Amino acid sequence: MTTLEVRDLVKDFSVRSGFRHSRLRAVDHVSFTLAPGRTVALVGESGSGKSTVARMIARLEKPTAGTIEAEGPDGRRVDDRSYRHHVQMVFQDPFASLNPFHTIEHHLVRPLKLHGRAKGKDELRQQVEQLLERVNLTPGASVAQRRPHELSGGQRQRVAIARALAPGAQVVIADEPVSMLDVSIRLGVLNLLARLQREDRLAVLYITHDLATARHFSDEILVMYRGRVVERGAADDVILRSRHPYTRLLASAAPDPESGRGRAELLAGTGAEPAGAGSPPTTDSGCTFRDRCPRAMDICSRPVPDHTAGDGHTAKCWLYADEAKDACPAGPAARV
Ligand SMILES: Nc1ncnc2c1ncn2[C@@H]1O[C@H](COP(=O)(O)OP(=O)(O)OP(=O)(O)O)[C@@H](O)[C@H]1O
Repeated sequence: MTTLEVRDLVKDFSVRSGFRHSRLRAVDHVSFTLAPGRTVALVGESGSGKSTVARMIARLEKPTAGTIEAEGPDGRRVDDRSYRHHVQMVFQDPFASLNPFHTIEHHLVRPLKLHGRAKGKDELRQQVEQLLERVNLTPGASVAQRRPHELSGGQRQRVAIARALAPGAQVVIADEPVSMLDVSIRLGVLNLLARLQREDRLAVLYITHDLATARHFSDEILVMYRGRVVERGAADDVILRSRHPYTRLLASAAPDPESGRGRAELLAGTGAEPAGAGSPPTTDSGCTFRDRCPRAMDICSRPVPDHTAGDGHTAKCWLYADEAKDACPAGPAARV
């Protein structure tokens, strides 16, 4: 049943400041499985390492350590040659990912030809039209002749999705697929992705800042903070029964639909604000969130144990560990 397995993925970047080089661990031992017909969401703020994970899966970046293995519908390991059509990516910016000089047809014909999905002009044209109609761009024959600038942002993202499907992908990595689109059309594009996933039993990795859509469109959520997965589990468990203080802070920072204000604003100045891009990943073995955590204890500088909160629901946090009892006489969990 496994379609893609990511095991202990690590990515270090070498960064230069002045004459000095240092190592920045952008992704720190991340593991998960993508299965047909299921969506896993990677959530976290800017700089947490989500896109680096996506880029490694799409082979745009080489892992420092760890493995990524794909399995085809026949249960066999997908070889290097087939990997490129097995795994496809939908990028954040639909305009940057399409060439303004070429027609939509050109964008779709290329992957169809490259991966041997159709031969001859008529078959190619027919497949292009079918792909466009599947993503609700109708009439396909007319949309195929347009250029990217003649389409809206939402329509361009639908073309990008059609292009990802063209090679017959089983795995789709959607990296913030709607964050650059107008709020009013975001849901339509996400619903489209969900429908295609059901129809083709795609395995989807959905990368987002947005906890609400992560919960609605995903089966499982992994919360990343500074390169590490700090909490994971079934979508409802992670959002409604969050255990890690960072997940709770993220959830509370999500805008309140009524007031439009996030609780992050209310927390401002308490030292408990969610960390943004200003918090680079670290190789420290303690909890990476402890310098901002409102519930930090001395023990948090030690390697963090996994707390099991329920079936498949885990959080990397000292608050629930027996060893932390001394740090909090009322019992560590009482501090949550
Ligand atoms: N090519 C690179 N060279 C050096 N550092 C990099 C490189 N790419 C990413 N990083 C760093 O790795 C960390 C993780 O970045 P990444 O883009 O994966 O985060 P992200 O969670 O996807 O953020 P965003 O939501 O803003 O895209 C950041 O600190 C980033 O500055």
